[in-house]
Amino acid sequence: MDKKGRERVNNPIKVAVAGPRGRMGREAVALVHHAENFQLVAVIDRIHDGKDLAEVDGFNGIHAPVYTDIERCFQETKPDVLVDLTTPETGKRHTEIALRYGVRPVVGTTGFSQEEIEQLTKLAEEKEMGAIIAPNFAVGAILMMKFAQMAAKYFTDVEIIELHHDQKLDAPSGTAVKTAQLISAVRPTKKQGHPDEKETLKGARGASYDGIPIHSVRLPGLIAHQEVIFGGNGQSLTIRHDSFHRGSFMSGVKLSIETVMKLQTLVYGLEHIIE
Ligand SMILES: NC(=O)C1=CN([C@@H]2O[C@H](COP(=O)(O)OP(=O)(O)OC[C@H]3O[C@@H](n4cnc5c(N)ncnc54)[C@H](O)[C@@H]3O)[C@@H](O)[C@H]2O)C=CC1
Ligand SMILES: O=C(O)C1=N[C@H](C(=O)O)C[C@H](O)C1
Repeated sequence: MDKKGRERVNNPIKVAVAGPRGRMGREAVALVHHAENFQLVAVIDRIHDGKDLAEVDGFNGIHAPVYTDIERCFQETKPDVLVDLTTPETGKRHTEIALRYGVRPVVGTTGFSQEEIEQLTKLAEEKEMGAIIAPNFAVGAILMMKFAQMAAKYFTDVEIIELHHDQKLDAPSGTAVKTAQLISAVRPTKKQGHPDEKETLKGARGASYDGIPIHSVRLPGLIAHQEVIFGGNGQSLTIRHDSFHRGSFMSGVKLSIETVMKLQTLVYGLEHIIE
C-alpha cells in the first residue's frame, strides 16, 4: 500500500507531464498522481527548476521533481511516457526529444502542421517507438468525428464551427482540422457555395480545408465545443459536441498512456484506438 492506502501496482507506468501548471496539465498531473497503475516521476515546466512540485501553488501533496531541461529530466528520471500539454512549438520539440530518448510521447498539444505530424511519424517508425498525437481526448468528440465521417458519405456539403475559450493559441482547433481530414478522406474534393461567391469582408467564409469551411469562435466562458453542419436537399444534419470541463479529456489521456506502451508506431487520432 502507498501513503494514501492505495494498492501498489508492480511496475507502474512512469509518466512525466510537460506543462503541469496549464489548464490541461493540472488535470493530467492529478490523473497520473491518482491512478494506481501510473507513477508521476517528473514534470517539465518553464520555471521552478529543481523544486518539488508539491512546493508549487495548487500541487499540495503531489511530489515530483520539476525540470526546465527536458533532456536532463529524461536522463535522470527515465520515464516510460511523456504527456505533453504545452504549445505547438514546444510540443513538437518535446515529442522529437522524447522519441530520441526512447520515451513514448502522448501529445495532446494541438497546432502541429501536417508536415510536422509526418516528420514525427517517420521518426517514430525509425525508432520503432509508440507515440500518440491526439487532437482531442474526449470520447464524445471522437464519436462526433466518426459520426461526421459516416454522414459525409451521404451529405457532400458541410461546414465546421469550432468554439473555444479566448485563451486558446491555435486556430483552427486540432479537432476541427482532424474532423475535416476524416471527412475529406471519404468525399471527393468539392468547392462549396456559389461558384461566384465573393467575400466583401475578408475571412467571412472561414478557413478552408480541402474545400471544407472551418469557422473559429473564441469567447470567454467557453471551454471546447464543435458543430459539424451538413446540408442536403431540403434537410440539414448537425452533429455537436461540448466539453463543459477539462475532466472530459482525462479518460482519453489515461487510455492513451496505457495504449502507447503497446504501440510501435505513431498513431494520430484516438479514433484509431477507440473502435
Ligand atoms: N487533446 C486534447 O484533448 C486537448 C488538447 N488541448 C491542447 O493542449 C495544449 C495546452 O492547452 P491548455 O492547457 O489549455 O494551455 P495552457 O496555456 O493553460 O497551458 C500550457 C502550459 O504549457 C506551459 N509551457 C509552455 N512552454 C513550455 C515549455 N517550454 N516547457 C514546459 N512547459 C511549457 C505553459 O507554461 C503553460 O502552463 C494546447 O495545445 C491545447 O490546444 C487542450 C485541451 C484538450
Ligand atoms: O485548447 C483547447 O482548449 C482544446 N484544444 C484541442 C483542439 O485544438 O482541438 C481539443 C479541445 O478542443 C480543447
